[in-house]
Amino acid sequence: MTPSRTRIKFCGLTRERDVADAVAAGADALGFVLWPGSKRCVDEARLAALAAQVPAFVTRVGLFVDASPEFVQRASRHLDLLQFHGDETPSFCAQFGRPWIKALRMRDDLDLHAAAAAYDGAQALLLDAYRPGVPGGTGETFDWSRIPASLAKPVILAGGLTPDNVAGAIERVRPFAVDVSGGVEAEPGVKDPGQLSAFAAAVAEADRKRPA
Ligand SMILES: O=C(O)c1ccccc1N[C@@H]1O[C@H](COP(=O)(O)O)[C@@H](O)[C@H]1O
Repeated sequence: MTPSRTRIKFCGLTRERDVADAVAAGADALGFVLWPGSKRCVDEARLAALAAQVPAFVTRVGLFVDASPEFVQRASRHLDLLQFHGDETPSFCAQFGRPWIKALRMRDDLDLHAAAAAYDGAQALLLDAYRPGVPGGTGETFDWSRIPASLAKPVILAGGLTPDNVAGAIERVRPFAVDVSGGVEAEPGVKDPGQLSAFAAAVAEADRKRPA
């Protein structure tokens, strides 16, 4: 499937004003980090308040890192899509009967075709940089040439994207969507409205230059 435009997910939202700015900038999806190890983590009450502010047709994504099934189940009341960013197995991800995506960190030995087959229930694979001991949100890029031109699952490209490098990433990878957290922040958990808009404008510009 060749999408007509690259979808945008802004991740790591913690504040009402950032949700409003991200939607105004043109977000297709908003991510809420539900892993206590992150500076961007929101608790369930914050999640409920932020999720309630998201308008129709903008997807509310919950990011989990090896969370308990009970916690995922509870949080999913406020979510449209589950993002598993730890070492969750395919059967763990599928048990909630909800749409889900699997984040894969691009370790040198990762076989993307095998992963796409293993996580065949996922709606997409999110590809992120690998840093030992850190589950994600590193602000680091990885070698995009490792992504095969054709994969059995839509690719969401993440890892160190910014308003300055996202156009090149789209040109190189042609992902279904891009996902950014640190690259549009003033500080961890605080989005910068100018960078949100600049990121969305860079994506739109890259899409305009895409060959038909
Ligand atoms: O943002 C976090 O703190 C985080 C923590 C644990 C797992 C994933 C996390 N973030 C996700 O990582 C990628 C890349 O982030 P960045 O753009 O490089 O900062 C993205 O999906 C974030 O949502």
